[in-house]
Amino acid sequence: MTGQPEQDTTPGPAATDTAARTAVSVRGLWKRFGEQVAVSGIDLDLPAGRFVGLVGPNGAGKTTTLSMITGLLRPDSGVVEVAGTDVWRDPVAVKARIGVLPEGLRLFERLSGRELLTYLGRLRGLPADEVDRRTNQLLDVLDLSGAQHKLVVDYSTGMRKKTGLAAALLHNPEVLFLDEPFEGVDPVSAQIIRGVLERYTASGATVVFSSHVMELVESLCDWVAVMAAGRIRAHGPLDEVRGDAESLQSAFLGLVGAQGNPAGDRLDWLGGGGR
Ligand SMILES: Nc1ncnc2c1ncn2[C@@H]1O[C@H](COP(=O)(O)OP(=O)(O)OP(=O)(O)O)[C@@H](O)[C@H]1O
Repeated sequence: MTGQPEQDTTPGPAATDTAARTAVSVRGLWKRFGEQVAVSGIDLDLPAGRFVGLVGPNGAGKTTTLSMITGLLRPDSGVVEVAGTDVWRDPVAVKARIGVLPEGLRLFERLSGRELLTYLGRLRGLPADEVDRRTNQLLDVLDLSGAQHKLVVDYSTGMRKKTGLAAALLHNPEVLFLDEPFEGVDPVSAQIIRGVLERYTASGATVVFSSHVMELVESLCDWVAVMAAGRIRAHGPLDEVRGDAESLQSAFLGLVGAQGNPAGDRLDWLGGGGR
């Protein structure tokens, strides 16, 4: 690892409050795609039992980071531990303890929602009757029972998200990673997903999710990490990351150095009915 720039990190006091369990620990994580540095040697500790939001502008490196944390993308260097186990030394053990809803989720399109969950539950090593019990409950709670025999290929975006979430929860993981879980989801389904996740974290489990929607992160998360240009700009309890700013949105804009890129006169042809 060469040319490692110094990390511009503002750790919140939660970083020192490590008496609490740590769900995810990241040290010196790097990923380059050719010349493009996607993740620039980040360090991060995410506390267990919390609702953690990973926010950042487009191209900040959120998906790349989550993919490396969940064992989907091999880092160039660095160490990731989830629930105390090294992800890249023992990926099978870690994958048994986590649930993942990745970006661009691929599902088996020619199975029905019910068949898909049954298949994945069995693949996770759960007994058939337990898979049945959990599948029934998840389909019911996520309002998918009516569509359970429809093929996944015919599901709407929101139904696919909810099915992906059910698949990620089926084996009752300790830590759940969700890449943009609310994207393309209607408000009613979002409320349902929210309820499921709140119940899940209340039992001591951890949710880590990425989002662009600051209001959502502000209302759901008690812990936030802000990422920009491959680095962690701030992380800690929501109140501390927000600081004196009036909202997480304003704090975010300040942290990522994006006080807007006003169009000004540059789009002088736009509007006014001319061609
Ligand atoms: N497979 C890849 N090949 C080349 N470059 C990539 C690849 N994956 C990501 N990148 C680049 O790495 C950077 C970080 O991308 P990443 O998808 O992690 O950002 P993100 O924060 O998830 O963005 P968004 O919010 O738009 O989803 C971007 O510049 C992107 O173009």
